[in-house]
Amino acid sequence: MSQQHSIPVTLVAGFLGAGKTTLLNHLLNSDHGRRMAVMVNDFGAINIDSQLIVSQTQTTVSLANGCICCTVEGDLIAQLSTLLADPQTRPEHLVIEASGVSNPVKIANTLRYPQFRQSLHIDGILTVVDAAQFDDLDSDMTRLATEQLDAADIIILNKTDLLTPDQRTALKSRWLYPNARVIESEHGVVPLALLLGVERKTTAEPVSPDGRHAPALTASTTTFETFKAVPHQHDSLFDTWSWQSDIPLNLKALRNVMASLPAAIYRAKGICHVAEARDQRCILHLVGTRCEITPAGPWKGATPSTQLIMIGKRGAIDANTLRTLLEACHDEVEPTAVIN
Ligand SMILES: Nc1nc2c(ncn2[C@@H]2O[C@H](COP(=O)(O)OP(=O)(O)OP(=O)(O)O)[C@@H](O)[C@H]2O)c(=O)[nH]1
Repeated sequence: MSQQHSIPVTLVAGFLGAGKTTLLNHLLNSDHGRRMAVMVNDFGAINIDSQLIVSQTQTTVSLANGCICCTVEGDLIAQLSTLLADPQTRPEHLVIEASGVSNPVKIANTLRYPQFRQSLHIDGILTVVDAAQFDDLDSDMTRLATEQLDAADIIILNKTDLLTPDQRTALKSRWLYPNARVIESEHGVVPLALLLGVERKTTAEPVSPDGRHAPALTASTTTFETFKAVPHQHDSLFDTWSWQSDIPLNLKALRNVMASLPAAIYRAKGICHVAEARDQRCILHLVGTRCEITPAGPWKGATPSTQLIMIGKRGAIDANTLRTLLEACHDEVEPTAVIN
């Protein structure tokens, strides 16, 4: 197969909660006119990101329970091979959303393994930055976020709506990434022509795969949780914990729990079964100190349940305390208020 038939791959990277899935949703809902496939990677044990993708027109592959560039690299290789094998499902463009702890250079190296060299090429690496949070990261996190930036062809300076004009000017004056184009955005709204067709040039050599696989998570009945300290150079910095429950949660109590979390829990996200809106899936996002819990339409036949993951600095997640706090949000009483 010639290079001109190889599939362009867009890598979307960026620190936890920067706005990668938001950007991906914008991209997928734009008039791209291509048969798209997307791969989304959740560092936690539950596939949350694939549930947050609002477009249904593309093939979506989920890689959970580890970092795509390390612990689930073997899954990435297997899923890529499957995607490419069938001419019926073979996409015209592939977008890979890395987890917020991944280094896009390592993913790019995987795509250069001999088995993919003729069939895939990297179109561009887009690194999304939370403009409002970047300066609040501690030194380890800043190092990781900087690795992600160093790999970028395009830097999407997102969440600029959260900055004052002075903060915007100050931030922009410090952004000197000579090899990358910097584009400001709100809610990942960037013209499609700037995201696809980047056609990066690169000469990096591949590294060896380790082929390790992560175990699948089975469904819960009432509550279920997993706790994991992941052993590799990025995620040795992080712990992740997940929790599931079929019992509806009191919204106010849940908001209070989110507001009380230590700063070293950087990210929480999930689908919530909220007592005040039992017929609706509610999406929860916590990024730093900002928490959103918003209704996102009916359950469409799915059994209502809460699925939450949290990601924090190594040692910051106290599973017993979190479990106790969340179980105290269980609400069996019929609702008296309505979510808005
Ligand atoms: N105010 C504001 N919020 C945003 C913007 N873009 C995204 N968000 C919010 O930021 C939160 C995280 O967005 P995601 O797109 O899920 O971030 P992500 O990078 O995919 O997160 P991870 O995959 O967990 O690392 C959500 O609550 C979004 O609604 C923006 O431009 N402005």
